[in-house]
Amino acid sequence: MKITVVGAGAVGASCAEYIAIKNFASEVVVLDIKEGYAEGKAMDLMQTASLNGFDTKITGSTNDYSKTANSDVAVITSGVPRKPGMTREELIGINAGIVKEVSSNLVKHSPDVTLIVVSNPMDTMTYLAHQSSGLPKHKIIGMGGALDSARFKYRLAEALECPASDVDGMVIGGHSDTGMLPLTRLATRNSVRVTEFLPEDRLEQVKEDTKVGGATLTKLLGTSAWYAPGAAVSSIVQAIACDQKKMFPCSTLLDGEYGLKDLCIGVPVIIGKNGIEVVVEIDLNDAEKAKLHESAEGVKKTNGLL
Ligand SMILES: NC(=O)C1=CN([C@@H]2O[C@H](COP(=O)(O)OP(=O)(O)OC[C@H]3O[C@@H](n4cnc5c(N)ncnc54)[C@H](O)[C@@H]3O)[C@@H](O)[C@H]2O)C=CC1
Ligand SMILES: O=C([O-])CC(=O)C(=O)O
Repeated sequence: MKITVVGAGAVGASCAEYIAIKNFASEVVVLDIKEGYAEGKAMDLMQTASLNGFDTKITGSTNDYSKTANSDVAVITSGVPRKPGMTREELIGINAGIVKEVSSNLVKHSPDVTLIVVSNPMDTMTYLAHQSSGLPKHKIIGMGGALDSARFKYRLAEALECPASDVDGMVIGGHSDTGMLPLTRLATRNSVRVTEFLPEDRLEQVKEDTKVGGATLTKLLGTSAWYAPGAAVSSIVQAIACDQKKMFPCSTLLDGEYGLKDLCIGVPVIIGKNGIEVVVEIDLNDAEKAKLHESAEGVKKTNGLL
């Protein structure tokens, strides 16, 4: 399995590192536009191979897409991150041009690639990747919900005073400060609904903390997060590489599912060797449906800026 990661910055490097440490890929090519940067990151990561015990070969490339030829999966992390006080949507002006160029270059050299879009505003960038790559819809995956769900579980575990491995939960909707929809009604601790343990106001707090998870870290770090984003991407890549048929909320092009059409937004999907193999339609209550549709309006508004 050959994987390309475009963007050797914070998220790209973290993603390459987790892919290597999980040791399921034969080759990772990291590509960046900055001269020598991807080569440097690749060499630094390769020097951890004997320490971390992986066999994945990591190489770097300065904007030479021939090195990415015949990739099975390509992750797009190229672009600018937000600074404290900004929204993800404000990045569209710079990132749209980058994602458009990168996705068409990738497909030129790897016509059968599956793309994982990370650059923000992610749902709109995923939609743009559809327009610029010509790939079938199951081969374009937007990563946001896997990360948001991990943050949701972190916040639930904090509220429940238990390990995160005890809790399960999912965030659907747009990957934005206002558009995320943490499904508190369905979240569980070892099969018991968390609503049995936590009062409504505490669950509301969990929901709000989850929605601003990215903004909270951006304020603390001065730029956006990379460890959990890198780990979330690597889990999706692994699900494809190992044909795991694992369910994640991912941004995908909808065609009537959840009553939505012609946009990419986060919903549960099954990921396997063919990319998005199934869009799972779960039973939402009326309030959740209304929130999802409100979130979709926000994503459509941002798509209108393309
Ligand atoms: N979807 C999600 O859940 C998440 C999305 N992000 C987004 O990921 C993106 C990357 O974030 P960071 O890695 O922190 O930024 P960063 O600034 O550390 O790295 C971005 C890299 O992209 C490179 N780049 C820019 N234009 C390029 C081009 N045309 N071709 C190849 N490389 C190019 C830059 O040289 C830089 O090394 C941002 O847009 C950020 O908002 C970040 C975290 C989570
Ligand atoms: O917050 C940001 O801008 C980066 C991102 O999407 C996240 O960490 O969720």
